Amino acid sequence: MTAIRTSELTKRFGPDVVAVDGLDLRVESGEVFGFLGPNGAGKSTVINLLLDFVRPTAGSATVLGYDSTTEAQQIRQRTGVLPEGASLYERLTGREHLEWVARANDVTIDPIPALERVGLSPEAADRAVGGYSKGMTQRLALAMALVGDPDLLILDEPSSGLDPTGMREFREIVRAEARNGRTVFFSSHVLAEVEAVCDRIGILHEGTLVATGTPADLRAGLDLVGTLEVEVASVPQEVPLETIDGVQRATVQDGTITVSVVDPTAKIEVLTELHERTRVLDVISENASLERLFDTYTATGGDRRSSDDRIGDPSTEVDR
Ligand SMILES: Nc1ncnc2c1ncn2[C@@H]1O[C@H](COP(=O)(O)OP(=O)(O)OP(=O)(O)O)[C@@H](O)[C@H]1O
Repeated sequence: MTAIRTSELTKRFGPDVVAVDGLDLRVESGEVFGFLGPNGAGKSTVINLLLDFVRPTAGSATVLGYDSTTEAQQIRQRTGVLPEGASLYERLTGREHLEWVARANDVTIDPIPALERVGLSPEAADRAVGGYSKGMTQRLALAMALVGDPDLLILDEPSSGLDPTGMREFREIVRAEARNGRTVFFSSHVLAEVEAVCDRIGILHEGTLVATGTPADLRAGLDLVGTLEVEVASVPQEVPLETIDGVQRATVQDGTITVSVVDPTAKIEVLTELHERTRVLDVISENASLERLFDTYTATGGDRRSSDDRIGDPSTEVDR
């Protein structure tokens, strides 16, 4: 089943601002979908349209099979939302926040397991939220979004303000929720975070989706898929690395040979060639960063494709 589908979804604010521009988006049930875009790309506006907090200028959206404008009530009942910069009531405890959300949603809740599910201890349940760390506050906000076991979880910039450990733990919780069958729509402008947690990514730029696919699909849209750094005891005189299929370039510096590959299987051949000629001391293998794709698609002004990016037409999706 399709959890979210938008068709030509458009939102204008006044005569000059087109926040969402003919968006066609599809998110399948059970996937963690990363909605990635720079500030102002239109991510929050799309979320607001899905939940009927703003009305489209044109086009339509369905969420969990319900129309976003005529059946918003059903959508909200089945959707948990962690809004950007969620602010909580400093004087209320974690337990009171959850009880309040449960009452508002007309469901019953056992606060302790609900808090433990997001990594908050029973001891934290009865402390005022004003004394929570940023990480604890985000966890509580997530627990609030999960009240009523929603089918769809919408997280708008959920990791803002979290330190790297907090971000990692938060990602683990999100993945655990996805394993329980929940669809997660994860909006962020931080590529690494989306890449680490999402099954598929959609890149939004100026209200339009410019690429969608798995992180691997998006990488495959780049010519360069990875690099291999090989530290050797001595650099062999003649290494025909650039003649290996899939090798783009090989350079040597201070006993380290760096090889750019367009086909990951070429890495093994490179290592075999080197192993036959010298002693290999260390190997670092890295996938090409999606950062480059992101930068290319979201660069503002002028031709977004520089001649050496070679990733094809930005309007072409690399969805497979
Ligand atoms: N209520 C509004 N009135 C006028 N313009 C708006 C309104 N809401 C959003 N915009 C504009 O629409 C565009 C998209 O904004 P939006 O907040 O959806 O982007 P975003 O991708 O969520 O950005 P951020 O990551 O900064 O939250 C921006 O140009 C913004 O200024």
